[in-house]
Amino acid sequence: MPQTITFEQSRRVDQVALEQYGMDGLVLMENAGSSAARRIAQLHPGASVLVLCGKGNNGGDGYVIARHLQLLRCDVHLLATATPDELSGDAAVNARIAARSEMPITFVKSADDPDIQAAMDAADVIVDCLLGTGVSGSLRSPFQDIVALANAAAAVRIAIDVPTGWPAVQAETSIDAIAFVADRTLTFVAVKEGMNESDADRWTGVVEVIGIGVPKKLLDDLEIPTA
Ligand SMILES: NC(=O)C1=CN([C@@H]2O[C@H](COP(=O)(O)OP(=O)(O)OC[C@H]3O[C@@H](n4cnc5c(N)ncnc54)[C@H](O)[C@@H]3O)[C@@H](O)[C@H]2O)[C@@H](O)CC1
Ligand SMILES: [K+]
Repeated sequence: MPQTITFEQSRRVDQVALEQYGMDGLVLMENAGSSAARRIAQLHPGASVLVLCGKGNNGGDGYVIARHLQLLRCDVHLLATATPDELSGDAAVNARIAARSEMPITFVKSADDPDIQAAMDAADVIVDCLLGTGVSGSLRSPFQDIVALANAAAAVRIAIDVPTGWPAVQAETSIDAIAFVADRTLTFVAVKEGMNESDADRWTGVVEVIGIGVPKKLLDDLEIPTA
């Protein structure tokens, strides 16, 4: 397993790309999401894919992934914890594009909405873009319920950047602690700290790194391990 980076280092990469290199956050999100979608379509050509989207930039990645998966001839459905008007920044831009493209989107009003279970049952692949490096602590409602339903589904599970609810669950002793149990994690820039610990693959599954197109000099200067 290669060297790892902390969540803080990961956020620093984005910050330096934006502030010092003048890159646009939308470009980083597009690079991240389009590359992840290509990998998902390569692994599961023509699959029915359910993309779970949260409120932050990890959710934003999900809207990009969904748009590219449609172009790559997958059958895509979105399950979102917030409407585009409740989002901000790059995530809001991509959520609006998805809505204007008339992609099928189920907005979660309550965790026991039967549409959630139906969407999970119809999926060959569930892609987790609920929470990424912005997570803090154990999952709050409705995330625990959505994650529990996803974990019980027959579909293949793919986490984007980090499995939602991890790494808090790894240190958690409470029996209520829960995290997305992925068959595969497509993580951005570099493997995240903790993913190389012996029991982490219970949640991450196979870990693959996806580049987001930031300059090599930036990665070298921040001492970010590259493959
Ligand atoms: N320009 C960028 O910053 C880029 C970010 N990227 C993506 O952005 C992600 C980070 O995005 P954000 O910083 O917006 O954070 P997240 O998308 O991980 O989540 C932030 C949201 O989660 C909520 N939250 C935090 N802990 C919670 C908990 N325990 N239970 C329920 N809700 C909780 C917060 O209130 C906030 O609304 C990365 O993981 C990556 O996927 C990529 O798009 C690449 C570019
Ligand atoms: K995630």
